[in-house]
Amino acid sequence: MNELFDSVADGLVDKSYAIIDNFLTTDEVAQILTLPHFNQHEQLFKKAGIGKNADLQINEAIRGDYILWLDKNTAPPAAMVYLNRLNELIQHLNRSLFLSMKDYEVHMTVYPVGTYYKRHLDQFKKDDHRKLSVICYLNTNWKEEEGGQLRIYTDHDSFDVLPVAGRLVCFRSDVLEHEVLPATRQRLSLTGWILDQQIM
Ligand SMILES: O=C(O)CCC(=O)C(=O)O
Ligand SMILES: [Fe+2]
Repeated sequence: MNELFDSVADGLVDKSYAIIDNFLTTDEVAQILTLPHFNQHEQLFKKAGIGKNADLQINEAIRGDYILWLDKNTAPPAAMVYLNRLNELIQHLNRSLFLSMKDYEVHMTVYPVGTYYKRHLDQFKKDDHRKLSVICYLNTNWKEEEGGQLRIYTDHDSFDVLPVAGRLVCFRSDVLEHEVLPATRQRLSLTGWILDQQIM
């Protein structure tokens, strides 16, 4: 695992992003997929919004995903495996890059067929505590032609990341604009942020 954590650190230093395969093993992904949550997302998940607190808006023209926040105290064991790994990653980044990240927040995410998230930056205008975006994909046998790529915009260019199971994408929330392209298949992930402040 330490090697994977090192590659996240190296990627962040070199390019402000890292793409790491097998952050979750096939088996760990399978355990998460057996949770009732994803299977009952129509009852349990909420339509994701844009902005925060009083500024929160629902706008399907911008994003069409459904989310369920994970609570660190009550998350089921299969999800806890991921939260603990994220916590280890944070400790590793703090040590190796001299960061002082304090906390993280994660939601389970479903993009129904045809939905997307238009180009955006993850940091809020009035709240800059989200420092790193971390997304882990849960889609077994995802194929290029099914779409659903995460498109990341760099200074002069852009590139696409396929949302394949076990893959972690980590990038600086304040600098990298990105978007989620529509897919022909339901797209599942764990979406989170590493924060420089403890959540109340
Ligand atoms: O699922 C992804 O690939 C990215 C999601 C995203 O950009 C977000 O939730 O802010
Ligand atoms: Fe985002």
